Amino acid sequence: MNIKIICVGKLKEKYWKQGIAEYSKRLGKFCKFEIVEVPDEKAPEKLSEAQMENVKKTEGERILGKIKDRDYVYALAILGKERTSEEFASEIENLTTYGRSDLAFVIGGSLGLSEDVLKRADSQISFGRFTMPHQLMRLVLTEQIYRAFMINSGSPYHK
Ligand SMILES: C[S@@+](CC[C@H](N)C(=O)[O-])C[C@H]1O[C@@H](n2cnc3c(N)ncnc32)[C@H](O)[C@@H]1O
Repeated sequence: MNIKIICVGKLKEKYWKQGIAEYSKRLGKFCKFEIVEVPDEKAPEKLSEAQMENVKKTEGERILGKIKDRDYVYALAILGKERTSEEFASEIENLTTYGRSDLAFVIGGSLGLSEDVLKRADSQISFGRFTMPHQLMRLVLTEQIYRAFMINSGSPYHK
């Protein structure tokens, strides 16, 4: 299985990088895992609605440029569908069974994802109604993907 997380902007702080590096290393036993970063647009405090839409659209086009036709796309969205870790794990297993072995997870930038990206997504995942920084979302998502593989392999990691 090939799994990529497409996200906006670079991770600067060491503490995010270290956490993600650890789970990426562990995931290497189960799948080909990569993180694809696209450049972010400057989003100063005072932007009009139209300017904010423009930022999302430009970032969205960069994200869409990294998605292949064969990719099954999960968009991370606060208003998306919540699931349990077990439900997520069995979803991933089912996708493999049906030959969908290329998964792309998409995390928006500071203003979120464009409509075009949400339309391209096959499914939307919410991690609850709280807004999380996109850097933290990257770490939480990487751990949950790892957890899904642990659940599917019957490992005691998931209790
Ligand atoms: C800072 S948030 C963007 C906030 C923006 N107002 C929105 O509604 O998307 C950056 C990105 O992190 C992801 N994200 C943040 N919190 C999330 C949550 N609770 N569930 C799923 N994704 C989340 C989404 O992909 C979002 O586009």
